[in-house]
Amino acid sequence: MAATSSLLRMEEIEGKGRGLVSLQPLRAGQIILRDSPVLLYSAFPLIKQNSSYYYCDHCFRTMTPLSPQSYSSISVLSCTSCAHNLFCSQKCLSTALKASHSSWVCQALARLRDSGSILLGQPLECQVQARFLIAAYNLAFVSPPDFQILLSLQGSPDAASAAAAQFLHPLISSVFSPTQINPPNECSVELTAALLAKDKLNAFGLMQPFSEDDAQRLVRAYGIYPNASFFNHDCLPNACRFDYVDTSASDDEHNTDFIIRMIHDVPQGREICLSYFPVNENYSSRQRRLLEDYGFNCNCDRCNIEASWSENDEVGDNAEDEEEMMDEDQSEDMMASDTNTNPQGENNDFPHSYFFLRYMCDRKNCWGTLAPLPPKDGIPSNVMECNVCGNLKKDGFDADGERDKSTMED
Ligand SMILES: C[S@@+](CC[C@H](N)C(=O)[O-])C[C@H]1O[C@@H](n2cnc3c(N)ncnc32)[C@H](O)[C@@H]1O
Repeated sequence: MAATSSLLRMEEIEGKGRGLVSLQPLRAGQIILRDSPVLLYSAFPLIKQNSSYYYCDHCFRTMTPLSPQSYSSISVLSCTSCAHNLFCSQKCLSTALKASHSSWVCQALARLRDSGSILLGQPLECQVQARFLIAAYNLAFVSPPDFQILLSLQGSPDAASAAAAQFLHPLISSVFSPTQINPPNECSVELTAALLAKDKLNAFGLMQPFSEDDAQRLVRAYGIYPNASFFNHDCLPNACRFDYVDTSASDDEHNTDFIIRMIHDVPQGREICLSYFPVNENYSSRQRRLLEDYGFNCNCDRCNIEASWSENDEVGDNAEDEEEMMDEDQSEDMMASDTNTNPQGENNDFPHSYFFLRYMCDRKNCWGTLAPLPPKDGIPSNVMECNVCGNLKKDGFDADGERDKSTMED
């Protein structure tokens, strides 16, 4: 974590394991981490179905036009041995052939795709786990230090990863061959289960491009980001992640890097947390996801308040429900009390009303989080960027956290 060592320190946080804490006051919009993946793998089935999106199998940039018939009209290159992996440039192809799409990976995936393979009849989740295991065991071969980083992340096998390993391990180990790969760690069902557990708790999803017409945006790829993996979850996060997979220059090898930016100011010594999913989800859905996917019961301030609400009181999965719950005067009153007491609303019964109004994107089907653009020459920006749709808009609140009437709609 060299790049951030003056900003963040890793600490043991009671009940959460390791976490990251601010070493100095951090400003809204400040970039506190840039991270590159040690491992990336596709979120698609082993045999890709027709899709409206095609991605480079190395950098995961969207490739258009969006149909296989039109490949010849754009610079799409395919692996020299298989027609299944496509690349957006010669640079991506040659880099992939040396690492993520080594000849062993190519042959292993081909064998898993064989028509006789029982994997093809399995649900998408299982096929994607197989992709992850191939990528992880390949990492052990092509970059042993990165494989050790993966092993050092949080996660021990639970019943689900142990069961998945029992099923997948024989398939994965059947595609090993001493001449093709010689993993430094002995490949075992226990190691396979441990890898699946690390992946489950730590993988970040790179999402498909945003569209207002698509309420169910899918993941295009998953990545293991070794430094960002130490951020714990909070249902009212103080930082959020921005990626720019499709917007960087076409041969930019860092297009799968992401940054973590502060949503609002925090003092020194504060734990910096992300939300592991969009903040609009209601209490029961958040608790279920956090338990099933990450193995913990969330005890954050927002959950502690919402735990005492009856089901009828629960904020729905969108901001309209939130606004429907409060008539306009009530909403204004709460904002006034939030802003009078604490711009982050931390001591208020409805800390999230302030958060939703200021920091949640209101574009249809977005549910992204807004953070200011990075400060320039120490001057904070009043332009907010959405980390999902990329929309830029003027902050509707002033520096003291008071609502800026000039930006309010009638
Ligand atoms: C991506 S890791 C975060 C770093 C992790 N704490 C560590 O020690 O490496 C995710 C895991 O951290 C723990 N965690 C994250 N947020 C938490 C929270 N709010 N409360 C309790 N545990 C949490 C859970 O075990 C979760 O599965």
